[in-house]
Amino acid sequence: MTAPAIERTASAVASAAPTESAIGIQDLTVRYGSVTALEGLTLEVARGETVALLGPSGSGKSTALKAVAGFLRPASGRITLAGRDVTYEPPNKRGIGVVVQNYALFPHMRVADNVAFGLRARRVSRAEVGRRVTEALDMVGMAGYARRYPRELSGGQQQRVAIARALAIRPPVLLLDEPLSALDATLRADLLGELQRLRGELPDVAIMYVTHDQTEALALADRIAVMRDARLVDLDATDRLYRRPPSEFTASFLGAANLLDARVLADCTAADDAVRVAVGGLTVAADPTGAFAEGARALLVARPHTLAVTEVDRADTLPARLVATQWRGADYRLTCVLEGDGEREIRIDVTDLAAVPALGERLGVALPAEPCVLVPAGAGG
Ligand SMILES: Nc1ncnc2c1ncn2[C@@H]1O[C@H](COP(=O)(O)OP(=O)(O)OP(=O)(O)O)[C@@H](O)[C@H]1O
Repeated sequence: MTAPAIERTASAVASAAPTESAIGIQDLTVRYGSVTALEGLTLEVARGETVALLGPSGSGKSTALKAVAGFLRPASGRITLAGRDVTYEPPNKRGIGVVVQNYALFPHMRVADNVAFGLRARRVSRAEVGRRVTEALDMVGMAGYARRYPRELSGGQQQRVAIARALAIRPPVLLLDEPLSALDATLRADLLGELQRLRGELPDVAIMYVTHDQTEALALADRIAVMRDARLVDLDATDRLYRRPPSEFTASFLGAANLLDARVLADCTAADDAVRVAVGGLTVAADPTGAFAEGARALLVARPHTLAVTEVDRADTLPARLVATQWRGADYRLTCVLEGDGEREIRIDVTDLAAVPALGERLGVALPAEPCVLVPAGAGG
């Protein structure tokens, strides 16, 4: 993909590690029988911060969220909310707002009663319930729907009601588990915009947002925790993780990335050291994410929109052959095969086809002027 399609809202916590922890997860392990669904997760979410748990299906994201919500009991580890240990507290004692993928509204209750449910369970006075229901429905743009039943609403509207229900108790912590994934693309984009707006209206709420959709994570999260095979693999501020992914897995999972085989030409002892690498027949500067030994195999990360097409056989470009062109509305995605070892497939995004040869023809691929990020090879992808 190109740069995130949806601009992130200004957020209370831009990139720093949390100072005041609203959610604390320490060394949390969860098992379903013999399946370890989550292994040794340690993560904090600050007041006012949004952390996205991003990862492929089955990586343990929902399990982490369910453990924080109190829906399942961990095998080991600790969960705190504002410093209070809640590891073995039942869900209704935790004061958390939870929104899941498929709305989970009570079908026999009108919208207002669905939203009031948590408040009544907490024995909030009638007048206050009325005020809070109106406030919560207002927040999600559903004020006019209080008397409808869930079946009389679209999927997007039902999900708004589910969000209102979670917000009605004014929780300090909001857990969202794939809240947009049951919706079609247009509704998903609409509701993503709504969630960005809501984030601005809830400056103190800590949000944990489970998704496998990088667009949602990039748009909403201050920090992203990348999950894989029951483990947290990378955690950083959203923009830094996108710009300088520390691993092959995160580079390819968070935004489209070309991974070009590179050989390190001289020892580099720390991240931020300048290092030169050989890529194809070229020698280029790279931006390493850690230490690399001379001669090590590594991968250069190049986003498709940072590569350019040039005439073939220019000395500073990689020779390739065009194998496919896909129009994507705003740009064209070219698929090319690099000549030489491995014949690696790479993607290049261009806005016009003037300089692009016909399918099957050769072309030159120019790397960006800025050094590309260098990650260790072989850590999976
Ligand atoms: N109730 C269950 N019983 C047994 N195994 C389960 C159960 N729920 C989840 N698992 C397993 O635990 C692992 C983690 O599942 P989890 O739902 O947390 O993943 P996820 O990253 O949220 O995936 P998805 O994006 O598909 O929801 C998977 O291997 C899954 O098959």
